[in-house]
Amino acid sequence: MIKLFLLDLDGTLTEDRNSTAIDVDAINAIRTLQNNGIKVGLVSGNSYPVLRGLYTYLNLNGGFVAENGCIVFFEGQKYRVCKIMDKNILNEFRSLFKLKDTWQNDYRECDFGFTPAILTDNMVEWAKSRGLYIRSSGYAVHIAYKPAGKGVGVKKLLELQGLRKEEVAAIGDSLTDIEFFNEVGLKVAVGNADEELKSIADFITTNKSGKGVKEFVTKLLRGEINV
Ligand SMILES: O=C(O)COP(=O)(O)O
Ligand SMILES: [Mg+2]
Repeated sequence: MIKLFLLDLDGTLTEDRNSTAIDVDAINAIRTLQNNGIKVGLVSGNSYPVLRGLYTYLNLNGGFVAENGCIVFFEGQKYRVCKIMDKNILNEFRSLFKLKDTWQNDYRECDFGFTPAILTDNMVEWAKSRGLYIRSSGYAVHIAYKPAGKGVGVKKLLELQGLRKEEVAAIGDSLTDIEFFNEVGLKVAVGNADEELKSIADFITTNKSGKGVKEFVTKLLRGEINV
C-alpha cells in the first residue's frame, strides 16, 4: 500500500516543462490524496527556502528533499546529507563554461544550478575529474559533491519516516529523477518526461506535467493502479 507520494517540482507539478506556473488541478489532486491519508512530499533540485515556503503553503505533510538530495526536511527538522560546496569549484565552473548562476544560488549550500540547462561532454569530463555530481534538470545544470543526487535525500527521508520503498510512489520528469526513482517502489513519469526516465517508469501518464499528476492521483484513489 502506498503511504507516501513524492513529487518532483519543476516540470512535474507545473503546467509544463520549462514553466514555473504550478498546475492548480495538480494541487487539488494532492490535497485530496492527503485528505485520504496518503502523505505528500516534494523532491526537487530547488533550494531549501523555496521548498520550505512552498511546502508550508501547500500544507504538505510528507517532508521534502531540496538541492537535488542534499537537504532533507521532515517534521520541523532540517538535515544536510552532502558536503558543502567549495566556492573555488563554483568559480572554476563559471570561468570554464560561462554559464549563468540561477537566482537560487544565493540560498544554496551544496548543490548549485546554472543556465542554460544544456550539459556538454566537456562539463561531464570536468565534473568527473573533480569528483562532482553533474546533471541537467531541463531547468538548470546542477553540480554538487558526490555522493549527491535525489536518491541520497530520498533514502534519508524514508529512514526518518520508517517507510519501506514499496510504500512510496514517485512522480518526475527529468534525468535528475533517475536516482529518485531508484529509491521508491512505484515510479511514475509524466507524459512529457525525458525518454530515459520513461524507460525505467512503472507508469507513464497520458497527460503532461501537472495534468499528469492529476491523472495518476485520480487513478490511484480509484484503485486503478496495481501496487
Ligand atoms: O532545480 C531545478 O533545476 C529543477 O528542479 P526539479 O528537481 O524540481 O525539477
Ligand atoms: Mg523536474
